[in-house]
Amino acid sequence: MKKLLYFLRPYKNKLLLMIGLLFIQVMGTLYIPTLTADIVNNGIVTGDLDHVWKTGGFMLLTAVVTAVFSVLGTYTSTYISTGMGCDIRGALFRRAQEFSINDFNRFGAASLITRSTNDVTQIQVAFSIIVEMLLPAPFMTIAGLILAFSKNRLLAFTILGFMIAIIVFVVMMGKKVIPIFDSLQVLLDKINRTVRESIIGVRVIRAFNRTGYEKMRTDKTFQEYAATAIKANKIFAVMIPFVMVLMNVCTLVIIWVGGSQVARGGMEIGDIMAIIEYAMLTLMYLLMGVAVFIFIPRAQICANRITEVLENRPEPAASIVQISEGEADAAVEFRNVTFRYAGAEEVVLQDINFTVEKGKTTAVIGSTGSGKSTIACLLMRFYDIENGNILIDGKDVREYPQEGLRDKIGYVPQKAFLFSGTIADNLRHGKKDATEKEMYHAVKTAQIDDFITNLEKGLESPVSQAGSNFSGGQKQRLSIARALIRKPEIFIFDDSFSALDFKTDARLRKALKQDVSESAVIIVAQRISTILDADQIIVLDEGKIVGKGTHKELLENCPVYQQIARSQMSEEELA
Ligand SMILES: Nc1ncnc2c1ncn2[C@@H]1O[C@H](COP(=O)(O)OP(=O)(O)OP(=O)(O)O)[C@@H](O)[C@H]1O
Repeated sequence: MKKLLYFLRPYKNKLLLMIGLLFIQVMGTLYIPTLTADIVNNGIVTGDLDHVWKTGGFMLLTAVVTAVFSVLGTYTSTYISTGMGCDIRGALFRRAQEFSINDFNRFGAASLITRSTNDVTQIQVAFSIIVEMLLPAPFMTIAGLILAFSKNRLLAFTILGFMIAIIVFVVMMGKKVIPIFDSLQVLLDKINRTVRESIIGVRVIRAFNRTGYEKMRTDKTFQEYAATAIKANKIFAVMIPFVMVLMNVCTLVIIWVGGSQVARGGMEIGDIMAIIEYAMLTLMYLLMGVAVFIFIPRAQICANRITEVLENRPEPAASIVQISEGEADAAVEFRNVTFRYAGAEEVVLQDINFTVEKGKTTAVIGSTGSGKSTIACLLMRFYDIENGNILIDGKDVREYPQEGLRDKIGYVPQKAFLFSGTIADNLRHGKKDATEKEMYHAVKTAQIDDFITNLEKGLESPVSQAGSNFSGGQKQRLSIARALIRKPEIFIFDDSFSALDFKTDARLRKALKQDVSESAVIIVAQRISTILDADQIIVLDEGKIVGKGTHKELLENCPVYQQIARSQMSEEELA
């Protein structure tokens, strides 16, 4: 929680102003019972109507001024808490942008969303509760007690006794409720994850008639959350009425003890009224102050979850990297690369060696799960390798600054992803100042120009969330156009032609040849027809290179390639 105090720094002056406003509000609130006692003792009891009017008017003025300061105080605290919430969310988003893919996997999308939304809201609520309930509590209770002591010591001791009883009771209840709040936050993550999955996977759920099962699964998660929340509320349901009973008993004792003192002439009647009000104020604020300690642990958990993200070390800084012996003049070189995913026992890639020349196309083929996409990810340094070097222009990727490295690469992912906005917005992800001419050129090469020109709004046509209003092939071609517009030094097409029909695939590759003639191109593919004319084909099998050469060479000397080729091509095509 302390670490989040940093976010209050810009609001230092407003914070001081708020404390000042709060102080005046507390003074005003405490002054009113003294005026009540004065009206009763010196106005009503003595029949001095003038005094009643004068003191009553002053009391009204005090109440109005207190109310105005209270409104101003609440406004200032809300201003600070919303501003702070906005700043924390911004910081979380910026930090998440620096995450490595491993970090994303570790935190999980659902948890990152909960942390940026609900957890920040909890911090904002905690801030408001602390300033509005906890800060005035010590002042209000101490000042209230002193004023009560100034009127009657015995009754003041009575109030003190009830104060201790309330503290003991609330602390006991708090011990029960805090662990429940702990689990509520974890369950919220679970709700987020389940709902997210059932929305994203809605087509699969319907296609497989799993709506009933999904409903049961989400219902179970909701019920778990509700049951836990009810458990916490049950404790509050007992706690609040019991404290009210304690407060009422306190009033009763004051009236009883004070009444007998008035009867004996040891006390004035107005003072009883003042003491009752002091008692209510002190006990109420004390209750609120203690209750805050129940909410603070929940905020503490949220604060820890937020700082965990904020303090997560960004991708490893460039380190001195030992480059093993060898020439380094290729655009891309994998040199003795071995890699395993975090926490995995088996290596995914083992001793991988190949180069990609500028102006040449290198294809990577292999059975599913053989490590093809992993090669693409490693080149962009989504993960760090265990052994070896990945060199771009002779320099290890770990020595490049993140942006500098990724500026060199135009990546088309296996799963085409579009952002909500317009087609042009999506193309501008590739190049932020792309002109209309550049955009049309890119979509033409990507073979999607006809489709776009037929749309009423052309490049300005809307794209729904994740590109859900486009077909798989259209999304793939738009992703290709987005990479092309960048004109990078290296292209990575990760199985990017799989959703295209053979004719479009062939046309696209022909058009591509001219656009990418200056770059080093890596094509990850499943279909042999896509890579027939590649300058070099790398054949992967269970994370190892088992063949390297042209289509013709591999057909002659690589059994794994022959097997793949036979499964996809006719004997005539192979001959
Ligand atoms: N994030 C990850 N964490 C752990 N293991 C992973 C991760 N991503 C992939 N793997 C594992 O690494 C291996 C290689 O995966 P990769 O995606 O590179 O295969 P691929 O050859 O591209 O497969 P496909 O052709 O089916 O796309 C697989 O066995 C996969 O289970």
